[in-house]
Amino acid sequence: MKLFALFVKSAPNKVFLSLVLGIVAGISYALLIPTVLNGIKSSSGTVREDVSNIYTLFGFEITNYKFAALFFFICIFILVTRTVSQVLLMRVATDVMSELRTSTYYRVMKAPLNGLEKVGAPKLIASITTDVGRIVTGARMLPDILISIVTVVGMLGFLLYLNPEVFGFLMLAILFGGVSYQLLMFIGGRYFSKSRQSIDELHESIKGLIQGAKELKLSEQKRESYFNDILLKHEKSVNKHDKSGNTVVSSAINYGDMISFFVIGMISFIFVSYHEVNEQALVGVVMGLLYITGPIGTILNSLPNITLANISYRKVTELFNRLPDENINATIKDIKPWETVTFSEIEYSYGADTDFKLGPITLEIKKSQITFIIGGNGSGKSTLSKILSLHEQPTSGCVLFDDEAVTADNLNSYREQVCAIYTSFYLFDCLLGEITPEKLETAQKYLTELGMDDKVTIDNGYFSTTRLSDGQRKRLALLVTFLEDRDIYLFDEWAADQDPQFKAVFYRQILPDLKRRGKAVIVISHDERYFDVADQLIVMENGSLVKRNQIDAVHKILEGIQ
Ligand SMILES: Nc1ncnc2c1ncn2[C@@H]1O[C@H](COP(=O)(O)OP(=O)(O)OP(=O)(O)O)[C@@H](O)[C@H]1O
Repeated sequence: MKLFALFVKSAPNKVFLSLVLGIVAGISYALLIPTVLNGIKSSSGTVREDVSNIYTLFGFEITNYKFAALFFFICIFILVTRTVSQVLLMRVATDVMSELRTSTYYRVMKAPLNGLEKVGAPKLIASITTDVGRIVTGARMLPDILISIVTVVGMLGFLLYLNPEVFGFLMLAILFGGVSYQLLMFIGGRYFSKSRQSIDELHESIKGLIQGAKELKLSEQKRESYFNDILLKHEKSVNKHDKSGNTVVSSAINYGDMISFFVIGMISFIFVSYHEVNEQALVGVVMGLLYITGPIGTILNSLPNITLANISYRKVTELFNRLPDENINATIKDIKPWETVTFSEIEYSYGADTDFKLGPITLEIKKSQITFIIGGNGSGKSTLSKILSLHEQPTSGCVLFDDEAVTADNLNSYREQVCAIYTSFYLFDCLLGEITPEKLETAQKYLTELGMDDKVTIDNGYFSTTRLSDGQRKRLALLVTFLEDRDIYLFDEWAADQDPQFKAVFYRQILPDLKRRGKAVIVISHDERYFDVADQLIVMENGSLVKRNQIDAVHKILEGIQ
């Protein structure tokens, strides 16, 4: 029902119309059999002999023309109502699918960075590609199910009219069949749940296969171990649970299909031995029962998709619950000019996942100043820098731009002040935002300054290629930040992939140039040779800031680290 609620929320009028048309189509379906039975009823024994009822149209004789016209009309009516009902809901379904995907994109965009890191890309991609599709496929079945249910109910009404005793027997058979069928479907659903769980693990291992290709290429043993013990293990698990689920569900569907025939057999051969049923009523009952096998089949065939859709719906809901909204004001407001950002008594923890704790730390970042952050692996440099770049909010303490505190209301606006290149940066293949001729001209100038003009061109705002060396890709990322022209620049080991010449250009020209232009520059670096470029040098150890601006002490600490 939750699935259907999605449709109702998206387009209530269309869904209502589709349902009404579906119900009308179902009722009309149920009328077809009584119409035929009445049409072929004859007092003289054979239908053909009833000459008074014959009408000639285009040279063809039509027996019982009134019923024939009614039958023909009902057929056309069903064709139109059913098609319109399905098309309407199918169009809503397509919109719902797109809306669901879009809301997942929004959710991802608004989620805090640590939430995204915790969930991980493979799970998100599995949800966007697998779950959303399954939800909509399941929900799309609803008009057919509805039409079929109405047809079955209508036919049951007809059977009640024909013979109440047969109807009572039929209801008992339906109850028994329904319960046993649901039991099988429940078992099938459990297999599909397990398969869906394995799909997440499979996506995670596919990520390892692609991103770890370099590591796997060099070792047969590693490759075999990864392939057989991890990747194929998950692949086989999906395969096994899907097969088991489909086997149970197929058996259930066939069993469900055959229930009607069992009932027909029992009524025709056993029930008639104990109850008075006249021949005409028995023919009507058998015809009715044969007729409802189609709609029952439709309902049964749709149920596996509904089961999968429900599993996927639960998965998406679970995922959304693990991706809380940052709850910050999305509006970008003008902010007051500022000179100093103060991080006061800030602390940060990643939650229960790790016992690492950052802070409390107090430090100032000023415009026209270069701050170096150094420290050993795992000392907390990147964690601190994510707070300095306003990607993360401290768990306690406060951040002030001069005297204005950063709050949920203005965080998004202050983020517009920052650009950062982390070690795990992403290089978009185009310049995002408005592309003006001036911007393109500036980009071309930077391309030359960064020594990339012989490698890359910018056409219509797109880089001609991003298939470059790591160092070259970082230079393009730098170009993008230059174009953004923000007030705070943060570089996380940016120079690590650069050749010695360009390293010198970065530390001796680019950083001082940014400083001259009034930018607040933060650099995470292990390049001791260039520490003299820093106006402020801070050292991290075990999540705490241990030294500040004491180059000698810093050298001692670095010796300790090395
Ligand atoms: N995404 C994360 N989830 C949970 N804990 C994390 C996460 N990232 C880092 N940590 C924890 O924070 C600690 C500090 O990590 P951080 O990346 O800040 O160190 P670093 O000084 O930048 O190290 P390196 O020089 O190796 O990049 C780690 O030891 C780890 O325990």
